[in-house]
Amino acid sequence: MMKISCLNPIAAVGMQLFTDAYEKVDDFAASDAALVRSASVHELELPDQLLAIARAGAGVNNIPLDKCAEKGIVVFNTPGANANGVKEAVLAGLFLGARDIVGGVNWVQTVKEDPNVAKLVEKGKKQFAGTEIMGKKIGVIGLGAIGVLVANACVALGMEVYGYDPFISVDAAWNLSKDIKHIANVEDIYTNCDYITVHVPLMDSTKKMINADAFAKMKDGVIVLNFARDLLVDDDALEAAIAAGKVRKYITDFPNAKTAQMNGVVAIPHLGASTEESEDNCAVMAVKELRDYLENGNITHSVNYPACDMGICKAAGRITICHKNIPNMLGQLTGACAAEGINIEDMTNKSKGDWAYTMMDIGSEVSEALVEKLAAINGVVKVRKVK
Ligand SMILES: NC(=O)C1=CN([C@@H]2O[C@H](COP(=O)(O)OP(=O)(O)OC[C@H]3O[C@@H](n4cnc5c(N)ncnc54)[C@H](O)[C@@H]3O)[C@@H](O)[C@H]2O)C=CC1
Ligand SMILES: O=C(O)CCC(=O)C(=O)O
Repeated sequence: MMKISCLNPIAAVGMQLFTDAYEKVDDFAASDAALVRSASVHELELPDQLLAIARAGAGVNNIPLDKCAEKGIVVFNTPGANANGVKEAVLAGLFLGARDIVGGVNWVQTVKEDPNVAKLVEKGKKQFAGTEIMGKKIGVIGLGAIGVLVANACVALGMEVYGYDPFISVDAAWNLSKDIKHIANVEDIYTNCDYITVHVPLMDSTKKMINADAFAKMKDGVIVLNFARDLLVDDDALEAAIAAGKVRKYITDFPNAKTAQMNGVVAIPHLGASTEESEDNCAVMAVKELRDYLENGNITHSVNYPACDMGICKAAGRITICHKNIPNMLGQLTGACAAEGINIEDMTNKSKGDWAYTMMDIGSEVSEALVEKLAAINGVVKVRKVK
């Protein structure tokens, strides 16, 4: 029986997809596969028997991807499954930026006991007034699942939308409204836009991408939205930009010890994907990915191993191998089968960066001897008898 652990609560509609062949356990160290949302896996010891981790969500900066790859642990995420939830939160952020709704709501609480509250409201409201978003320019940095939805929604709201993504996928490009201005140099967003919203993954290359240089190029009074990750923004530079009046407001779904205390910051407690719909979508997609991997060896939406799919095995046996993407691996894998007198009926080999994955359907049962021979090949990190 496969043991599944959850490092965060995962929506029931997903967990119910596990059959009786699975057992839910509390102990990550005892699990064959794990589900996670935002909990950090970096500090955890990765158990030897762990086959896969599924992130019910998009961002995988909470998971040590390279360490997992080295142990043959396939890490999945659920692309797009929470994108609409985040888009709607970003739209809320946009409106919270345009007028001081948060300040106004808090102020009403301070005068609510006054019998003249209605009159006080009419007198005091001007301090919370703002601007409309229609006709304003917004720059969307990162046009993936979320960025595309945000950009298109902003077009529908009557905004002038600038989009920047040097690595945009063909699918995302197809889905983008033709009214979005394609920006090749992010500086054109900094210099032109009244609103800037960031939707890129947190990676070494994107850490602190919104820094003092970027702020210096921005228009005075710009509103910056960050519903991606806090570390994309240099907090010290942000503080200086707010103090100088360069940034009118910073709307973030990722408050930290510094930004939570800053004036001019609207801090939302990471609610982007906290909707029933997003939680359900992510859980269902994550569990389906895990089951297909555990039961058939197929990989869909992995972030550290290549996609690889041979459907359901109809041969006598199926064996899968996680290995380094280095020369002569295939020769050695097929050679090991030949040495055992095994006929390979079908096979697929795919690579992604430094790592590769091979699936072999064979004409006889997978023997212990074959597993051992394959596992002994230099560069092989995990061999699994799937059938
Ligand atoms: N607030 C929340 O609850 C949530 C936050 N997120 C965050 O949003 C991020 C984006 O999510 P998705 O759109 O679903 O991911 P995605 O993978 O579909 O899109 C990310 C896009 O960023 C682009 N990109 C990468 N580096 C870039 C750069 N230097 N400049 C411009 N574009 C760049 C990629 O080409 C890709 O198109 C996630 O990585 C996560 O950190 C995601 C879901 C929920
Ligand atoms: O599970 C969550 O609420 C976190 C969502 C998120 O940040 C992501 O999917 O990257």
